[in-house]
Amino acid sequence: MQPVIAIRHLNKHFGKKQVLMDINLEVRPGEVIGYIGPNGAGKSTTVKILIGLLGDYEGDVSVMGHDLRENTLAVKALTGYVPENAEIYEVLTPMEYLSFTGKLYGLDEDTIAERAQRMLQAFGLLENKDQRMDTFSKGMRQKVLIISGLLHNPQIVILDEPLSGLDANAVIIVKEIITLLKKENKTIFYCSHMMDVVEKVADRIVLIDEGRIVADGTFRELQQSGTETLEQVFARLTGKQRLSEQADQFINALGQ
Ligand SMILES: Nc1ncnc2c1ncn2[C@@H]1O[C@H](COP(=O)(O)OP(=O)(O)OP(=O)(O)O)[C@@H](O)[C@H]1O
Repeated sequence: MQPVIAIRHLNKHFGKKQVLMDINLEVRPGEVIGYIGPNGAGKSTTVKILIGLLGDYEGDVSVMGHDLRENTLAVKALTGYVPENAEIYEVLTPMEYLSFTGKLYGLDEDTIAERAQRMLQAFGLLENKDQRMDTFSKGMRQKVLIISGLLHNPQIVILDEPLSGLDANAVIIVKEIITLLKKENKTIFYCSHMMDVVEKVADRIVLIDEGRIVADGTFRELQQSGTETLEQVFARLTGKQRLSEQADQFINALGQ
């Protein structure tokens, strides 16, 4: 089966600093990949390359057979991206913003209006549809970003910490959305620090640390014992098992 995303020997430098080192990854249709790693590991950099935002990389990336460098626009059309924080146009209302982003993906006005209203309603935001987003809370904005990333019904969904600022109910809705998208054979690339959610939704977990993939397998395959949580797997594989000592060090600094 042809992979939906194929990353081969991907290297990325920022100036002299190498932040991705020989990343090799194939993602199959309908797979939910949990892409996890410590702060600064290289997750967002990988995502920015995948969505065509960072072109200056070494190696090859192809998405549904399209080489990313040669056919960035085709890849963008196939992909939906939900960032953690985005420069949302705050002076716009959700409907204006979604109309703008929907048109960028070639959707017509009627389709945008119909889908946007139904999706806003699902998130409990219908009554705010014509309210300027500079009056929105962080979670309300994040819901608009999620809708914006999915409005064109993309085949591949790339989520970079999409649950940021969402309340407990909205988190449940988004987890369920991910499950339903998977049932529709969409491919999902999911970056998050919320290990409990990754553990539940991901078919396969890829752990990146200091720019290198250090583990790639199902949660069961990564577990050392049946009782180990993904949080514990993460601490073990990133070599950070004495976290309480770091907390002590932090608090002790206040006593100096
Ligand atoms: N525009 C940039 N210029 C220089 N260095 C950068 C730039 N963007 C990212 N980096 C560096 O690349 C490395 C990887 O950053 P990246 O944002 O991909 O990490 P991450 O895994 O997404 O981290 P986090 O979990 O904190 O979001 C870090 O060392 C970061 O400082």
